[in-house]
Amino acid sequence: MILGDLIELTSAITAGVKVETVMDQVVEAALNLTGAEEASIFMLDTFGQTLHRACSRHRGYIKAMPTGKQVVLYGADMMPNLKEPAAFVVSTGTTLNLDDIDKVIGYDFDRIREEDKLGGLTTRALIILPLTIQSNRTIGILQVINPGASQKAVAALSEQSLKELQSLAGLAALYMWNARLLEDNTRLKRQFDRHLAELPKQTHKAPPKKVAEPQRPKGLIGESPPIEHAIKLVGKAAWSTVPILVRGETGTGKEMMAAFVHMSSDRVNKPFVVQNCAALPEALLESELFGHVKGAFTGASTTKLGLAHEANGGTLFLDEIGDMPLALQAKVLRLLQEGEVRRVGSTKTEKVDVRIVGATNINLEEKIAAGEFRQDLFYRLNVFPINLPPLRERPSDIPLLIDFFLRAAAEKSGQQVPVLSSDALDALMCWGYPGNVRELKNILDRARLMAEDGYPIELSHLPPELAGAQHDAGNRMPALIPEGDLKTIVGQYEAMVIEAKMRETNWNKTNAARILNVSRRTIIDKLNRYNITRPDGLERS
Ligand SMILES: Nc1ncnc2c1ncn2[C@@H]1O[C@H](COP(=O)(O)OP(=O)(O)OP(=O)(O)O)[C@@H](O)[C@H]1O
Repeated sequence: MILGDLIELTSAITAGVKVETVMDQVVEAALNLTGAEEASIFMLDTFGQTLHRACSRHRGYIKAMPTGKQVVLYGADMMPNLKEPAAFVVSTGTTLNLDDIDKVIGYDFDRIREEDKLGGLTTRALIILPLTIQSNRTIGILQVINPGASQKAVAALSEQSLKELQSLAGLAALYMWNARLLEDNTRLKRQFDRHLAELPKQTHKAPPKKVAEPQRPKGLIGESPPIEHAIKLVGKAAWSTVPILVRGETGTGKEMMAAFVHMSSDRVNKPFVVQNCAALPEALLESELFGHVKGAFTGASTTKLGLAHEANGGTLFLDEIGDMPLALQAKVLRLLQEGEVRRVGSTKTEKVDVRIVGATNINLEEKIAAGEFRQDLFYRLNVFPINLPPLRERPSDIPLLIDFFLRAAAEKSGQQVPVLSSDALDALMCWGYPGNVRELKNILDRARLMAEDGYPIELSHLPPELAGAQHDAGNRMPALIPEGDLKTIVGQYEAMVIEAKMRETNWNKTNAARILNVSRRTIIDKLNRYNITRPDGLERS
């Protein structure tokens, strides 16, 4: 039964079907396995707060499809609602197997009874299993109502059938997760091909002039709403000389956005000059920005042009402008308002034509309140603010960035583009990135070096703080859906299931054989066939 369902599921996935179809097959398999009246999958929302019914199947005589409400997992006190059976399963990660809910106390079955009314059903026996992927992360539940009812007698599920159902739930979680990753992967591939197709056009294109929708540079990655919005804003402002203030945490791409402003403007053939205002002491910064005359200070042996002169006709990017000393802020304001600069040690003012783009990762409003930033300069700069949210607030950009950085590095080094194992990808998706895109790039650069050429990047190649809890490989998933024919793929899953059960039983072959309902000889054969060994090299009974 399990193998037949497994093969069907695998065929569905390798045929590239959608997650929904996989779910449908999983609930069908659950009905077949248990002879139940109804089987459903509920999935957790992104924030892990509610469960929603993603798929349901019923025996023919059920009148209507119960839709039911969302299952809220937490109470007003933010504590898990352990009386709600589904919430209990999600919170504890354990299976709930109730013979007759009328005789059970301690749970609140209101939701089940409401669904009964909708579906014309009377729930007696109820089984809820967590759908768990690696590191015991629960992504949803499988709910089975009234096992045995197809034989006209609701019956508690035998221990053996329950184990099979648990195996099915384990595989279901794995399949659904993999199907989702596969969908993501296909989407990423499409995006990458699109980027590639655009590449030659971009390099040979004439510089854009006064465009409303600027052609984004190939290295500016992200399709999340805030990035799309920022790109639109650049399109609106780039062609004018209005100053722009880019705000965001460190590593969110502020300099990149400033360069994009320059490239999208009609100043593109003039210089784009960058100065970090926090990097130099006040006197040096002033001379760097505005130049000096000979003898202006000790060591000023010649007259020197400042960056404002160098940027003439182009764009001057003032990074970390919030850290600029107050006295210099007045000079920047003059440059902004009058287009004038005065070199250190000179009494003459000179006209320059520069477009200012500032960037800051600190709260300028607080700096103003503390008397450390000029309000008038802020108002001048803040005419056109562009906010870049931290990476953790735009997780949909993470896979795009991963794909981009890995491909770009591979292109540069002439090596193969490495594949990421699912748990490595999962860890990368879950990390909070205090250093934002720069941190992600550094993590991948390091991981590429750690992984051998041609081999996937694994969780162990990521910094320990990301890998942390996920280091226990008991529930490891294989990298996406493997290539190959059905027999090979099923073999890989079989190897994974056997390895997981061996770990679960502390490498006791007899116990693993009992759980999987096969002979001990079969386990030994498969361990040999798939070359599965205990990590510490020891043997067990
Ligand atoms: N959207 C993006 N697409 C591709 N690469 C990005 C993106 N955003 C940032 N990066 C990369 O991340 C790194 C940091 O970006 P950048 O220097 O522009 O950030 P920043 O916000 O100016 O940082 P800081 O505040 O520390 O100066 C760079 O290597 C940059 O190429």
